[in-house]
Amino acid sequence: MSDLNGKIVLGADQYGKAESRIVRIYRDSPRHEIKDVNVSTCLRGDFAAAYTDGDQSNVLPTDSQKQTAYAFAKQYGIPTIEEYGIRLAEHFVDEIEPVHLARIEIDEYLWERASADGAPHDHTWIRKGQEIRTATITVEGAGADRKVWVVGGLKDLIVLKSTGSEFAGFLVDDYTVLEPTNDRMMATSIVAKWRFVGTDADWDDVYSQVKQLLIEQFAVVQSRALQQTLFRMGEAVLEHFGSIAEIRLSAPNRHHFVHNLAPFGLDNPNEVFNVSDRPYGLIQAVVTRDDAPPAGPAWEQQFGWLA
Ligand SMILES: O=c1[nH]c(=O)c2[nH]c(=O)[nH]c2[nH]1
Repeated sequence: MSDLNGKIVLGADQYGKAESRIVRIYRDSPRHEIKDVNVSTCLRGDFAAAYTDGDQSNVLPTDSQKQTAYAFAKQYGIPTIEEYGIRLAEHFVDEIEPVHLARIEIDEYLWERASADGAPHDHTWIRKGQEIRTATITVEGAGADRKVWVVGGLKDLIVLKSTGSEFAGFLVDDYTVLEPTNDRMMATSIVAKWRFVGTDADWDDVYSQVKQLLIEQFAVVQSRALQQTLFRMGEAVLEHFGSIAEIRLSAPNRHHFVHNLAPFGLDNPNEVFNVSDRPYGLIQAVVTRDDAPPAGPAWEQQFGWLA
């Protein structure tokens, strides 16, 4: 190995405040509403001197970024996480001189109204055990050069089907012991992120329809593998929404193995399973249009950057 002796320089840098937990209650009428979010902000721009010289003159404290997130929740509310994220990202780029790019990542925890005495209750909710809604908004540049990317999404959507799934015809090598099957259990926890073409969708409506399309495809496709199911999910979303340029899907295959009940003289035709949560097959795919506009920095990871 030879020694390197080039000049040492600062590479890419970014900074922000991770995971501000904000609950916003709307209490303008007796029937309250709730938004429960986890907001991360991340800024890029003219910050090199902070790293190389310890000069903070361009550095908007991460605490101020957090305070802005709370203040905006009061002033503008959180009508949808996409709208709130766009407003926050545009604020940092427009009002904070050294900022060239702002990225806001938001997780939304969903609540459903509780019922009491046979009626929906005004100010009590039950946390939905299901998926987490996500959004990532990236804003770059000002004025006519302004670019905005909105990625909607969900994670932790856990689904299972007890038949309608196969895995056969696979490549067999010296280490292959898996038996092919034409009838198996399929279960996974879906992560999906979809990139919008523009910035003015009906965010809530798209969200619920995309979720429903994903679930429907999982249910109705006679799956030859999780890979095929993922592609069909992505295809269904892009066929339905011209306003979505691409969708990225990730699904851990939560294997369910038919348990051997032969020692007890019992048949087991796909009725009793041993659920193996580790290890799991991790299947991922990007489904896109061949005319999708450039993704720019839309998919760049925030605090997973160096992971
Ligand atoms: O849907 C599946 N895809 C795979 O690639 C795979 N590999 C495996 O062992 N089981 C499965 N199932």
